Amino acid sequence: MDTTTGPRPGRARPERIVAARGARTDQLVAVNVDSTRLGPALGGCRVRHYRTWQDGLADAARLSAAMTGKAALAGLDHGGGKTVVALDGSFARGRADPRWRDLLADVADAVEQFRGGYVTGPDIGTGPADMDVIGERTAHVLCRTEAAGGSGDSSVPTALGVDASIDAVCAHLWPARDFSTLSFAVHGLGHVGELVAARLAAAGARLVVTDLDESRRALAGTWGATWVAPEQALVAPVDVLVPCAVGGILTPRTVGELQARAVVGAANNQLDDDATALLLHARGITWAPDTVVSAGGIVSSVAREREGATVDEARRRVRTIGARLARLLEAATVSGEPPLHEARREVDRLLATGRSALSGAAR
Ligand SMILES: NC(=O)c1ccc[n+]([C@@H]2O[C@H](COP(=O)([O-])OP(=O)(O)OC[C@H]3O[C@@H](n4cnc5c(N)ncnc54)[C@H](O)[C@@H]3O)[C@@H](O)[C@H]2O)c1
Repeated sequence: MDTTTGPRPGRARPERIVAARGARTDQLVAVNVDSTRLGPALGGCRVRHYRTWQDGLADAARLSAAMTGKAALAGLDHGGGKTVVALDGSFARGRADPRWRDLLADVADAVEQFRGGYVTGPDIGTGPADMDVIGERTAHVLCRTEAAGGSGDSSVPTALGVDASIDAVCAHLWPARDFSTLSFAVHGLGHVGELVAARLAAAGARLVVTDLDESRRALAGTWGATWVAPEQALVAPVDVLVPCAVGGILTPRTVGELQARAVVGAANNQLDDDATALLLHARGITWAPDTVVSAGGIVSSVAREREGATVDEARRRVRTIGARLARLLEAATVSGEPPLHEARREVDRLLATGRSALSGAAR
């Protein structure tokens, strides 16, 4: 493989991009390391079709920059990176293609070029079993299956981080109320959303739920929740909207129609544009930045696989997401600015100093 940009001088971001066609499969494999200022870069491996390979590179750049913020705000001694494999038309069958293992070997070779400066993991299009295959060629991989010695599926710790975040937001806005007096709309009942909704239901909250997948409707019955269409869930008259499906759901239009007082959930990249954070703020809606809320998976896998923590210790560290979010919300209240701006400032400070007041908070 060829390195398309070498290590860049100083601390410019992105620090290094390796993008080349895999030796075995001829598919474009791009690893974008945004920052190693706080430690080796973390970021999953996304495998999908893009309109053009340039779109794949742009996705890798955007996602790796977001990972820098996510790792820093989680109090981890890690930076951000991302692998994107932009499949061409010859790979129409995706993971059913007989060359799938070869594709993962191409990814492992790209990861190895960073000599530990970048650590990959699952993302859209890959899962723990794929990490086992990548792990045959490189040690710099997280979330292999538990059978292979990894920490496996990250949805459980991610949901735990969302739980801690919901607790923090509710304590911030309604210190005197418990869940039995609050209502939530959970948008998306997949791996994470189902766990989050189940806990809210068990705590006696009034629930509105939805999913594009009609087979998830039966869950609503088991919780005594109200099932609505996806677009209705976004604007339901509830206290908290919990996005656990897809990104881009917070737009000028949807924000104008929101009835919730707070938005806190796992979905990545909830804002269509950063400026939408200002619209939420202007409407008095508390938006918990998804980079903070959805970090449970990386906090847990780093704790267990890189630092040897027990499952209980990893869970304890994931729950610290609540305390970090609470501090962010407090700071935003004091400054009168959206939490997103506080989060940005914190990331900039961390990267400038290489160290954080929050550093160690995940320990
Ligand atoms: N799983 C993790 O560890 C993790 C970590 C960080 C962030 N996230 C993010 O959290 C979100 C949920 O993750 P997951 O692992 O539960 O994914 P998932 O694929 O298991 O679940 C997503 C669910 O959302 C539903 N959905 C998709 N589009 C929808 C729409 N427009 N309206 C309503 N429902 C829709 C799907 O049918 C599916 O049931 C994703 O945005 C993911 O990127 C997940």
